[in-house]
Amino acid sequence: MIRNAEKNIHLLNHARIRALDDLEKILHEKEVLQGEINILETKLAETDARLRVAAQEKIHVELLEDQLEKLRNELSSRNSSEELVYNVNNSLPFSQSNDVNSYSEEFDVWKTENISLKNELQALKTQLFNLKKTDERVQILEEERISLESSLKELEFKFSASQEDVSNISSLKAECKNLYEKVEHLQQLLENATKQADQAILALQQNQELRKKVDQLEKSLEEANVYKLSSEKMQQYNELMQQKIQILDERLQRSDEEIESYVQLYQNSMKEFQDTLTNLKEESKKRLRDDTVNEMPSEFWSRLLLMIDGWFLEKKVSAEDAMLLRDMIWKRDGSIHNAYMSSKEKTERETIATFLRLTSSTSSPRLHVIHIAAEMAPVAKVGGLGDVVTGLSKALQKKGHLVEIVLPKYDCARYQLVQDLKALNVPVESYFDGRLYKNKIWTGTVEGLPVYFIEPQHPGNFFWRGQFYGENDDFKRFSFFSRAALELLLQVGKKPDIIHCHDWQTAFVAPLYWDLYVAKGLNSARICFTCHNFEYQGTAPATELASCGLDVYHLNRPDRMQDNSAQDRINPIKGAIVFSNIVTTVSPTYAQEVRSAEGGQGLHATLHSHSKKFVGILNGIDTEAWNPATDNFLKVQYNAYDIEGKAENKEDLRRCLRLSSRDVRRPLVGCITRLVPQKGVHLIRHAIYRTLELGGQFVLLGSSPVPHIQKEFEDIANHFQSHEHVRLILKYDESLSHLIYAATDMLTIPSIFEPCGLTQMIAMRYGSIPIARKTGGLNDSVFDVDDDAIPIQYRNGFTFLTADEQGFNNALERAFYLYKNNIDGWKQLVQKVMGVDFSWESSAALYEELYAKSVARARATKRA
Ligand SMILES: Nc1ncnc2c1ncn2[C@@H]1O[C@H](COP(=O)(O)OP(=O)(O)O)[C@@H](O)[C@H]1O
Repeated sequence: MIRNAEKNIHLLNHARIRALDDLEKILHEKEVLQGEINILETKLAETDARLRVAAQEKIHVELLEDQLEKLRNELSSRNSSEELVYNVNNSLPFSQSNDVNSYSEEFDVWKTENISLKNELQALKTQLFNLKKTDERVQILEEERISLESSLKELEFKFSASQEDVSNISSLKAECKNLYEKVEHLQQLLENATKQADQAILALQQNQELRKKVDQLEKSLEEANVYKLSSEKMQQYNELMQQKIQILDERLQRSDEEIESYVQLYQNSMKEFQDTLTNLKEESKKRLRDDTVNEMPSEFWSRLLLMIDGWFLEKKVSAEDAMLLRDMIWKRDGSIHNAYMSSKEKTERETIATFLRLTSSTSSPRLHVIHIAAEMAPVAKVGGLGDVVTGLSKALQKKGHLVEIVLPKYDCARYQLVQDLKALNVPVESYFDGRLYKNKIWTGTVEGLPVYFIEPQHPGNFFWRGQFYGENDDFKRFSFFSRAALELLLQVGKKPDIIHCHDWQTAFVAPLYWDLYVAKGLNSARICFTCHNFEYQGTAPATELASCGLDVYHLNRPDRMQDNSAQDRINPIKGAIVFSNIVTTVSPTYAQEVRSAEGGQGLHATLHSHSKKFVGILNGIDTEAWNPATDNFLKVQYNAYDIEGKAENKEDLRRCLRLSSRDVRRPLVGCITRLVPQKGVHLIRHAIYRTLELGGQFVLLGSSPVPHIQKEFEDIANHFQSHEHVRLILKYDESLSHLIYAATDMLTIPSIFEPCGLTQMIAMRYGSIPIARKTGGLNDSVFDVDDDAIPIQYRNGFTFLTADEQGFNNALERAFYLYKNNIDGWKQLVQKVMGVDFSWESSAALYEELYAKSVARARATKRA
């Protein structure tokens, strides 16, 4: 094995190295791809930056355009006042458009403008040249003026010198005046010429600035054009990049997925590798431990035994704990060896505490429980038994126990509710009527529970009858099944701690187990038997017991299986009470009732003599299957905090059943039951009429295995066939039952006796107030709202004691009164009952305790 393991490790190491190589390659490829993406992303960022610069340049160009516009305006205003400036305004087109696309057109215009400006400049230069010439003329004139002035002075001198020459004075004065006028005119000309020259110089300067700006504009425009071109390119490039990035992303994702799958493979193989390694380590550790434990000398174990005996005698440990510890010592249990070794330095008290921890962990072990039953909800359900098998099993499974169920393979079961149903290849042979019969074994899961279905290959076609019970050969059918179930457990090699059988149909399991199967090797179990109803005992002529291999002579005795009221009859229920380790029934009150002669159905004496192992545990309900907040059968889901949906379900059911919907507040009363005398059929019938009289509506869902009761109710159903306030549906209908629980305001359960009853609990879960007789399980779960002896928080319905019409009327009328006169009070009651915990949680814990105690007792007895 070790060599195999080493080989496996070697193989796994190879696989691991290969996986690591692959992983490295993929990681490298991923890195390269990531690098490419980084470069592309940088380029993209650069492109973005350039686009931003282009946008800024665009804004800049717009600013320049504004300035140009202003300059143009200035020039045009100047042009209007001075002839030296050309008509710039007309020759410069102006585009208001900010669109970069119009830059080239504008550029052309600006070029034209520029040329005209150049021409203007040339003209101005010519003018300047002319002005220079004028300057020269002015110079000449100045010189002339100077010479004239000097000649004037000469003349003045001559005038003063020849004052006497009066005759010439007037002509000289006139000449002088003439000369003055000429000089003034020349001065005027000179001033004008100077002004014009200044203006021309200014215009020249402005023109040069303008030129510079135009040059700048041209440059900006060119740049803008370049950017425009490049931005278009960039955009294309960008798109290309995006596509590339997308492709790369996809590739990256694919490679990520690949990596993941490789990693997964790698992890799986690593896990496998680790598991194998851990197992090997554990095994070798255990071997080492076992070796150490086994190597301990017998003196060691004897010393331990004596120590436990001492503790027991000194009353330091209980008899039960002492027995468990002794058992562990005999079995050379490693844990007790370790406990002792670890306590070497401890005080005696500490050592005892360490040892007791071992017994407490063995007193609540995980148990292997196998139910052998005739019903299991929802696949094969007739009544409460089916609900209990599923509900209890689910609750025990939730608590960590291994729970399995063995059922007959009925032709009428709902196999669509079984997951992975398949037949096993190998049949299981079981004994019946002196020979072996093959059984086809089917497996599947129901509500998450593993189930075995047994299909007998017997000519009697035991489970091909179209119904679960009620056949003439029921005794044969179920005694055959009980034996085949045990045979299955034996042949499959099961070692259950508890075999739990239910009702008379599988009560045979208890005597079969002890009388036949323990000897065959199926000997690990304790037998638990639950009687769901003592009314059905399955008695039969004693001889019939032989068919399943039981010894009639040995069992048909008053202290064994003989029926208490007929010596020639065998009573399977009595057999189960006698041969089981644990006997339970389904409520404490019923357990009490059946101990009495009135309620015991002939078995009170038997129960009395086995009272130590007999206990009543109230059933729970499967709160997952029965939950108005998630119930898919309902039109509207609702809960205790939001009960509006209940009214909608009422409305819906009325419509479906063709009942009047006129008065929303008309109370709807329901009854869901098997129509058998136990259920108080005469009170159910009375309830229909009384409800009508009180102004309510009544819905009955039920069927009867008793022909005259079925007939009686068919007549009532026909009578009310098209009545607007009464409807009777005489069949078994699971989905309709959900609708009725949700729609009704009240549910009647007027049972004469009721082992537990589930309908009152389901009704409450759906906010339908129970009107129940105080008997059996009803007495343990329905508490009258007007009963002062009950703490107010527990009051949840209307009850009556005497099983007559008056008793029933009283409860029904009080319910109607509250419903009609105290709407809020009724609503509060509805919400309160919806919150009552009827789950299996606490009841399953009681079963668990019973199982564990029984298993511990068995172990202790074995040791003794
Ligand atoms: N006609 C019917 N259609 C559907 N479900 C029914 C019908 N009659 C009874 N039931 C269901 O069977 C179960 C009855 O359980 P219980 O009250 O313990 O009565 P019993 O086991 O005596 O029949 C409930 O789940 C109830 O809803």
